[in-house]
Amino acid sequence: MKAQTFLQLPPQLVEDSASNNGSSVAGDCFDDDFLSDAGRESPSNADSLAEDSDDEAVAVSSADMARLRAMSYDRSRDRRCDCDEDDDNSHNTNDSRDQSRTRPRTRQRPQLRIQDVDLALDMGGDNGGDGDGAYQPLVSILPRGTKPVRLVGEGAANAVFEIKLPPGSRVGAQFQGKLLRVAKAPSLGRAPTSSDYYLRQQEFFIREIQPHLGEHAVSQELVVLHKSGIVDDLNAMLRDMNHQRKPKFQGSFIGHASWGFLVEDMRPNGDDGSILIEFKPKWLLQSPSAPKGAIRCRQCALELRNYLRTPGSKSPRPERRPCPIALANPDCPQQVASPFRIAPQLSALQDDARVQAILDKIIHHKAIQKLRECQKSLDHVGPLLPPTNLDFVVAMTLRDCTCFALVPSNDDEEIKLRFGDFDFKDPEKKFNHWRGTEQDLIEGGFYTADWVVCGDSYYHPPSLCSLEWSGKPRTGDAVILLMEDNTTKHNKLSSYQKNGSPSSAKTGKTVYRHTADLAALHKGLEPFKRETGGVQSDSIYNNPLRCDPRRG
Ligand SMILES: O=P(O)(O)O[C@@H]1[C@@H](OP(=O)(O)O)[C@H](OP(=O)(O)O)[C@H](O)[C@H](OP(=O)(O)O)[C@H]1OP(=O)(O)O
Ligand SMILES: Nc1ncnc2c1ncn2[C@@H]1O[C@H](COP(=O)(O)OP(=O)(O)OP(=O)(O)O)[C@@H](O)[C@H]1O
Repeated sequence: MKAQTFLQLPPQLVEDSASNNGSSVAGDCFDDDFLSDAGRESPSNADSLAEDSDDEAVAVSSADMARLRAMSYDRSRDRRCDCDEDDDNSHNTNDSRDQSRTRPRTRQRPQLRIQDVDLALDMGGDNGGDGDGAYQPLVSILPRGTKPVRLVGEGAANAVFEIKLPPGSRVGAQFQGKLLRVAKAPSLGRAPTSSDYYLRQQEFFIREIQPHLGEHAVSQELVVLHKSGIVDDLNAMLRDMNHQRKPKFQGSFIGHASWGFLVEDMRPNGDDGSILIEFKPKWLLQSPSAPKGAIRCRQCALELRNYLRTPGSKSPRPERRPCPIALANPDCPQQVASPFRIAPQLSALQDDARVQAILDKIIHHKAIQKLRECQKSLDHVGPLLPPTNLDFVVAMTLRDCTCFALVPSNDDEEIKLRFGDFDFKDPEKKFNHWRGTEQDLIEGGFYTADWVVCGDSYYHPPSLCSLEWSGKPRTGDAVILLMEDNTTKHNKLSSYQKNGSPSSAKTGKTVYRHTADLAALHKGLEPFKRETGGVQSDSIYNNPLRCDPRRG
């Protein structure tokens, strides 16, 4: 199925689910009684959304109603993916995308009949729950008078708030342990965020993410904001605390919308001694389109590129960032295996065996293994070719999700590990970026570089990738990133000079030329300087597996 068309519903499902409700869909409204009744009866009952109608009623279009029913139907089917059973036999070629496969490749329980759809809706989350007993309606309704308590976090696209229901609200239990996640306004003019945006995101979550990750995904449900008046309060809060926000997010606000998401609150419970570790696992396998001679995984290559572009003291050095190939990988070389790389804020506790054991448990958690298996099974081609099916888009989403690990204070209790941030990535908007990044990494030599050379100084690339420490020593040309100063007028134009092809000409070196702030680079790379003459350093950066240009 084409990525662009994936969210359209099968026509018979729309018709059937609408006709199951007769004329009740025509009103497409629900009212305040329903708001206050939401806790007593199933708030996910789309019939209720549609039945009552008065002056105060909230409109939900019949198309949206049908989509909600279809989502409920989808969620009621236990569609677990079979990625962990995926083997190379099912993909005997890696050089073209598998266009024939239908999506998602899931193991299905016997399907519900169409007449069961209403039952699925009425039962709310009972048959779509994730097993921990949490109540998961398909749709909740935010009571009027609900207020934001604090901004929990924000990214480029969304902001997440703790909220407080009005005193005496009868639906408190339904919102317990949940945060409000809302989309930022797409433009300065603060155009409202369409209902379609929220419904599509939720459809993507239910149809494409949950079948893969199941209970490992942070639960997310739709919430109707209409009439709660909360968006203005959220924006007032953002405005009041603007100066405390990260500079890149200052001045961004929430888009007006009738919908939002309730997401499972992964924060520690304040006083119980639990802690939250948050990191992005990123690409847990090498990119399928990485060059054959790569000694660095996609993420380590990207981190290296980003650091060399802006080598200031504020830029995180790649060797301190997690190497994704080391996560959930029992064969990972011990030189790169420090679990503190997912939690640099705890690095002062390197000698603390308990903290070490906790972080070890996180990086070897079965959920990360599962994420890796899904990433593997969903993309065998990489980002150089345009996607022909949705699997690739899902793979890119799973390569950019966030891992929340909630660590209890009591070591006998389980770590609660969940993945979040599964926003749909529109391939029409993102493909050029994906392909461009991969080309940059390949053509700029970042996957393969043995040395970074600034003037007369040779530096080991400041990366600490599993691939650099495994496999045979590389033979052949030494690959060099030759850095030239971009602070002079002459070189200022680009930080990456596309040479057409790197220079090699029988020198034993393949040279890729780049520009950067050389003074900052010399400073940042000081610990990575190649030992010249005298005693060989046993520093981890004196890597015997890396190619030595003097041998070239
Ligand atoms: O390209 P990457 O791997 O750097 O990932 C981008 C992320 O950068 P990161 O390296 O995680 O800091 C980037 O994260 P930040 O905005 O830097 O926090 C976004 O998540 C981006 O996705 P989108 O444009 O929001 O859909 C991410 O883009 P894609 O995942 O769509 O490539
Ligand atoms: N379920 C949750 N529990 C606790 N904190 C959360 C939760 N979801 C998000 N956050 C916090 O809010 C921040 C921003 O959330 P989110 O990742 O949804 O924003 P985003 O705009 O989608 O991010 P990005 O820019 O990476 O796309 C997260 O980094 C995290 O700190």
